[in-house]
Parts: sequence; structure tokens; C-alpha cells
Amino acid sequence: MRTAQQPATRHWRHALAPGGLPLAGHALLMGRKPLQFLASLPAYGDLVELRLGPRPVFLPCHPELVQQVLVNARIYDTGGPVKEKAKPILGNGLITSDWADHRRQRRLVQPAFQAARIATYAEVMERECEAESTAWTARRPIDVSHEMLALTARVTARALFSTDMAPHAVAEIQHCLPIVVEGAYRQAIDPTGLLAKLPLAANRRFDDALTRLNQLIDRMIDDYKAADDGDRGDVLSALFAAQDDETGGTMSDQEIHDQVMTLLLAGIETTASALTWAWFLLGRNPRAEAALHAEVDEVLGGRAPRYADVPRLAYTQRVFSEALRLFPPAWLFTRTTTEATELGGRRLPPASDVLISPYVLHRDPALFPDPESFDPDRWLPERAKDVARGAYLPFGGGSRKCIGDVFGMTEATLALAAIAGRWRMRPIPGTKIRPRPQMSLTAGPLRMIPEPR
Ligand code: HEM
Repeated sequence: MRTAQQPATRHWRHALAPGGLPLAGHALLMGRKPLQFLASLPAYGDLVELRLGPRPVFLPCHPELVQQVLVNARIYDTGGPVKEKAKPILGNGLITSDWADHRRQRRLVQPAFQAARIATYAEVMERECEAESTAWTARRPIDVSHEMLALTARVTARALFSTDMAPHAVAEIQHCLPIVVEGAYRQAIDPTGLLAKLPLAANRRFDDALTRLNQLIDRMIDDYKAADDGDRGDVLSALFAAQDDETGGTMSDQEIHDQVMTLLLAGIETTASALTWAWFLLGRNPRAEAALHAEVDEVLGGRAPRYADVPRLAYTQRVFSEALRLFPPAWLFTRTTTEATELGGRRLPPASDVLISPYVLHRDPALFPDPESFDPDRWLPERAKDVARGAYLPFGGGSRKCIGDVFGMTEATLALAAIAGRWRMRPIPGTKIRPRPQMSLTAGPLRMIPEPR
């Protein structure tokens, strides 16, 4: 494979994004309509330069260039102002660590996400999905976003901490997480860095929610250590047991704390957003909805889904994959160059910011025919093999690829199957949904009517 250091063998098209203003550059366009603006850029080049204030920022629009960035994690490290703002919230965990330390951390956290452990977490998923699907009242409208967030918060909290304190932890996480996610996003996009310092009610709510989450994690860690009962089958036990093959080192309490906070912030809203979009898309596509119901009825025959059913719920998985294509929760993430390098024949100075946008790739008609249409069968093996390598990146790629990808896919498949087994989710006519590109690409409140099947 070609690396970023080798000369390009093909001619890449470079462009400056249109519509920039003196001083502000493209900051206003990015602030107002980031999805439309970014999705318009592949038409101009394979590598497009934007100005966000005085800083040049690069958006690779061709999957090959995106891959070069993702696989060269040493040169294209996570960094820049966004990461600096995330550190007081996430500490030094997988998302905020720099390249060298990330490798060590990943070796230590990876065992918590091995297949055998996912099978254990799946027991929590089965129970919680069943509980969710039996909790609704026929024909009483629900806010799907709210329900999916509550479900993924319960699943993640109970997979992390399988203790008697779990119900308390769930309530605390459900209350605090949305406030922290929203506040973290406000801080991330504040170019002045001053917003967080103002005596605003929103800042006080954020500080309070963050303190409560930190205290909760500390309590869970103290409780685990005091109980001294070995492997409980949860994520926390796996983090305590982890030993680095290369150095023999383990993680300190603070490191475990930071990994737990990272998992909570990375794993709950992402999965919930994609599930919400899946219900929204199914509500507008009766043929896909009918195919989902047919599969669930055939595989489950009226019972609740189990982990062992997941491989046979192939259409259900395709529905989720297609929702992730159209509305990738991680719609934008960034890298910063640690040294001068070359991308697509363009010289990038050290400390250049590079934007990676799965949303841009997933909506590019050159990569996905008829990109706006919801077509789960584009993920049938015989069709999926034609998708260009690196064009579909809902979980990112390279050494920082989502560590929870299988966790999230399993959870979402079980949730879709459990709910579709019982309910037809009817859209409410006239409901308008606008994607909200925030920390995740969320749908905002989405009211639908569950009708018994
Ligand atoms: C559908 C659901 C999910 C989506 C779309 C998603 C997406 C992503 C993406 C795109 C990245 C890479 C970001 C980058 O390269 O900068 C990432 C990283 C990460 N995700 Fe997920 N994620 C999902 C679910 C989860 C779950 C369920 C967990 C944990 C339980 C999780 C934990 C993480 C962590 C810890 C990282 C950082 C990994 C590292 O840097 O080594 N994610 N996720």
C-alpha cells in the first residue's frame, strides 16, 4: 500500500473550497450548514482546502487519501484545539491520548472488547432490549430519540458495571451524559475558548453533571476494589485485569477512570443516534420495514432475540449499516499532522488540521450510486464488494478504529429485532426532522407511534 511519504502515482485534484470570506474564511458556512457545505466539496477536488479563521484545514474527499490519513496514525495524530478542549473532560484515555501512548492504551483496553466478552455483554443487551420492547403502550406516541438513548445508556452502564449499584449508575448516567455531551460540543466549537469560563447557567449545569459523572466512576472503581471478587464479566473487571503483553504494565485507577469516561461518552449517544435514524428511515420505507418484519418473524418466531441469532439477522444488520451510511453518528473527526508531510501530492505543514468526514464519503454519488436513497440491500455481500475500499467509514479506520464497533453492531441488531418483533413504528404525519450535526449526528426529538404487530 502507498504511504503518505511516497510520491503520488496518480494525479490528484486540489482545490480551495469556494465561498470563503476575508478573515472568517469558511467558518460561517461550516457554522451554519456544515453537512450541506462539506457534502458539496468532493465536486471540487480529491483534497479540498478550507479556511476556518486563519488556519488552513484540509478535507480529503477521496477514500484513498482518507485511508492514507487514517493508517498513518503517527503523522496524522489526534490533536489540535478540539482535543485540548476534550482533555479536561475525558482525561487521558483512548480518544485523547497521543500516538505513542495510544498504542499502549489500546493493547490494555482491547481485551475488554474480545468476542468472548461481547458474548457476556450481550446478555445485558438481550435483557435490556426485551425490557425496552415490552415497556411501551400501544398507540401512545413515544420520542424515539429519548427511548434509544435511555436504552443504550442502560446497556452500556450495565456492561461497564455489573454491580448492585448499576440501577443508580444508570439513572445518574442518563441524567448527566446528555448535559456533558452538549457542553463538550459547545466548548469544542467555541473558537474563543472563553465560553466555558463565563458564569452561565449552562456552564454550571455542565460542571455539575461532569462532577457527578466523575464521582460515579470513582465510586464504581472503589466499589470494585473493595469487593475484591475478581472477574464479574463486565468491562470494569477487564480493565482492572488488563496487563500489557509488551511491558507487563497495568492501568492505574486514574487511567481506568479516564477509559470509563471515554467509553461512556463514545458509546452511548453514537449508537442511540444511529438507532433513531434507523427507525426514522424504516418509517419512510415500507418495503424495507416489511422485509425487516419478515426476517425477524422468520428467525425469532415471536420470541425475544438472543445473541446467537445475530448472524441470522442479516437484513436487520443491513438496515443498521445503511442507517450508519446515511447518518453516520461520527460525521466529522479530525487529525493534526505531527510533521511536514505530503497528501495527494500537496505539501502539508506541521500542525495542519485534517478533517475526516464519513458523511461526505457516504453521500458521494461517485462512491455510492443513488446516495440519498435508503437501500439496505446495497450491503448484500454481492453488492457490498463493489464499494470502494475506505468509502464506508462509520467506525473510522486504522489503529484508532472504533473499539466498540462489534459491541455497537450487536447492541443495535438486538434492539432493532426486539422492537420490530413486537411493534410497527408508525411515523406521525408532518413530522419534520433536521439532522443536527453536533458531537454526534443526532435527529433531535422524533415522535413515532408504536402499533402492536
Ligand atoms: C454505532 C455506534 C458507534 C459509532 C458510529 C462509532 C464511531 C466511532 C468512530 C468513527 C471512531 C473513530 C474516531 C477517530 O478516529 O477519531 C470511534 C472511536 C471510538 N469508539 Fe466508537 N462508535 C460507536 C459505538 C461505540 C461503542 C458502543 C463504544 C464503547 C462501548 C465505542 C467506543 C469508542 C472508543 C473508546 C473510541 C476511541 C478508540 C481509539 O481511539 O482507540 N464506540 N467510534
